[in-house]
Formats: sequence, structure tokens, C-alpha cells
Amino acid sequence: MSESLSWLTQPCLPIDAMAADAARRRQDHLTKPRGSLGRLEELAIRLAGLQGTPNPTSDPVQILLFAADHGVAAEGVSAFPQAVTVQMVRNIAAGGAAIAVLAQALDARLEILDVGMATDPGPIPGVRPERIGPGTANLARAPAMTDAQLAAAMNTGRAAAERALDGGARLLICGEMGIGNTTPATALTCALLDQPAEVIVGPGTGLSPEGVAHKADIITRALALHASEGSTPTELLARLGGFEIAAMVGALITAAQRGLPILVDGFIVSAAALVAARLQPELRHWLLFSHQSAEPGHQQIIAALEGDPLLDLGMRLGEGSGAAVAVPLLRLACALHQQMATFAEAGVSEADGALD
Ligand SMILES: O=C(O)c1ccc[n+]([C@@H]2O[C@H](COP(=O)([O-])O)[C@@H](O)[C@H]2O)c1
Ligand SMILES: Cc1cc2nc[nH]c2cc1C
Repeated sequence: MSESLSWLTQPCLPIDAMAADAARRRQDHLTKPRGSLGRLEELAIRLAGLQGTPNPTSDPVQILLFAADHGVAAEGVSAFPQAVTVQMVRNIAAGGAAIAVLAQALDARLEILDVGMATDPGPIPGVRPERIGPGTANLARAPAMTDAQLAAAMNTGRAAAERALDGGARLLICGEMGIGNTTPATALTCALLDQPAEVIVGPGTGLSPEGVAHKADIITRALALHASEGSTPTELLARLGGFEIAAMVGALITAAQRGLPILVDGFIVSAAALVAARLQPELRHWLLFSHQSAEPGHQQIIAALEGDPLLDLGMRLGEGSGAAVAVPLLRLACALHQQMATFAEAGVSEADGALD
């Protein structure tokens, strides 16, 4: 029998407007012209509303890294071979990958989950085996996963977010590793935003223009194959998604239901966030967009979710790396909010006409 997804309909936690208002008032009394810290002020105020406290914090940061493979890789949609997924998971666990270095430098917690790489690598120290299957089916020819696999993947993501919450995390970063996963992410984005493949598709790990055109053809074929088979977010996720994408949808929804703010990474995580926001429209308030990925379709997802990324560094790595790079901004926003003196405390004169 399929695992239950009854939790999917539980509402997201409402934003605490009182805490946000208190944080805004504090910002307005700190020793600076009002608004002069720009988006750092907004970040502290948003985090206050999400965390339900006038004194927000970004720490501890929990990174959940979901790894999986994709049957559609057989269509030649990536610049890299499928074997790179497991090779990179070993590299992440050993500390040599970008996200491992960033997590270490940030003193952030990093949990790595194998939710279905193509072959079972056996035990890897530091990697949780939570395998849904040996990669998804080829979504250009069949549904990527069964309903039972979808439920298992989403529940795996939910359980990971619950572990993060139980461990006291105050900020969640989802990351992913999966050769070929810009193809399911693009297909889902096309289906949900009603856009043709050519508008969303991009080079992923580094396809040539011819490779991108071929990838667009594969995605167009997949969209046509599945078009008549249901268009609810979960139906689309099962047909066009991936195990790591479904797990991230489960983790993101759980975080928003339980009051854990989310720092969103790049294109694939944002595609998962788009699915999650279709299931729970209020979830969008829980999303802080860390960066604008170089993958072109990321812009459309961010626009659809009314996001405003903090950084634009030309990154397109995945792994949660773009979100990790933005953590210091959140830390500094919280430090300023908490530690700056008010005008009264410092004996500094306020602007003429300052109100309260
Ligand atoms: O996060 C992004 O914006 C991003 C953009 C392009 C590629 N990636 C990463 O590259 C892999 C997918 O690219 P591809 O070309 O194999 O579909 C996967 O492991 C992602 O983490 C990630
Ligand atoms: C080397 C490499 C590292 C990655 N990290 C996330 N996706 C990746 C894809 C490749 C190819």
C-alpha cells in the first residue's frame, strides 16, 4: 500500500505580523537613516515574521542534500555521464565538493541523502541511504515514477525536514545532485507555467547550443506524452519529476508548515519550490531566494513566485551552493538587527520629524 500524503494539505504556518512589526520598529530606531541598510533591513524583518520573534537568527543552518539519478539521462540531455552523480556524492561526503567546503566554512550542518542513484553504492560514511529506486524511469517515454515512489520520496523529504527541526535548525537550505536533473526541472516548470520548452530550457552542466536544442526536443516530447494524463501538481511531479525533486517538495512544504524559513538555491530547487507553492500557495512567503542562477529558466520561476534574489554571481552549480554563499548576508542582517545601538541608547539625534 502506498504511503500516506495526508499531511500535504496541512496549511503553512502564518507569518507573525506582530513580530515583523516589532522588528520593523526596532530597525527604524537603530543608529542609521531609516532604510539605509536596504535589503538587510528587509531580511531581518522577514526572518522575524517567519520565526515569530523580534530577534531573528539564521543559525543553526541545516543543509539537506538530496542525490538521485534520472532515466532521461539516456536521451543525452546532460554534458556529463550519469556516473558523476555517485562520484560527486562520494566527493561531497569526503569534503571535497563545493557544498562541503561551504558547509564547513559556514559551520552549517550538512545531511546527504541518496534518494535513488542509478546504482546502489553500498554504505558511504556520511550518506543516508533512503533509496526510492535505481533512478527514475525515462520521463520522455514513461512516467518518471509510480505514485508509491512519489509518496515515498515526498515522505523522505518530510522526515529530513523534521529531523532538521528536531535538531533546532532555524534556516533550511535544500540542495541537490543529479546528472540530468535540469531536464525534469525544466519539464515541470514548462508544465506549471504553461511555457514551451524553448523558453525555459538551458545548458545545465554545459551543453552546446545543439545539445540545448536536442534537450528542448526531448522535453517537448515528454510534455506531449504526459499532457493528457492529469495536471495536478502531484500528477506532474510523478510523471515529469525526479526523486530528489519530490523529496525537496516534501521538505519545503514541511518546513513551511512547521515554521522553518527556507533559503532557496538555484534552478532545480526553485522548480521544486514552484511545485510546492502550487500545492500550498502560502508557501511562497517562506522562500528567501538566495541567488539568480545562470540557468535561464530560473528567472521565470523566480518571477512566478515573486522572488527577488539576493545575489547574482553567475553560479549554476546546484548542491545548495548558491544558498550557502548567501548565508553570511543573513547572518550579518541578524547581527546588525540585534547588536546595533538605538538612537536613544547611543545619544544620537534622530532625523527632524522622526515620528515614534
Ligand atoms: O542550481 C542550478 O541552478 C543548476 C543549474 C545547472 C546545473 N546544476 C547542477 O548540474 C546537474 C544537472 O545538470 P544537467 O546538465 O546534468 O541536467 C545537477 O547535479 C545540478 O545540481 C544546477
Ligand atoms: C562535477 C559536477 C558537480 C556537480 N555538482 C552539482 N552538479 C554537478 C555536476 C557536475 C558535472
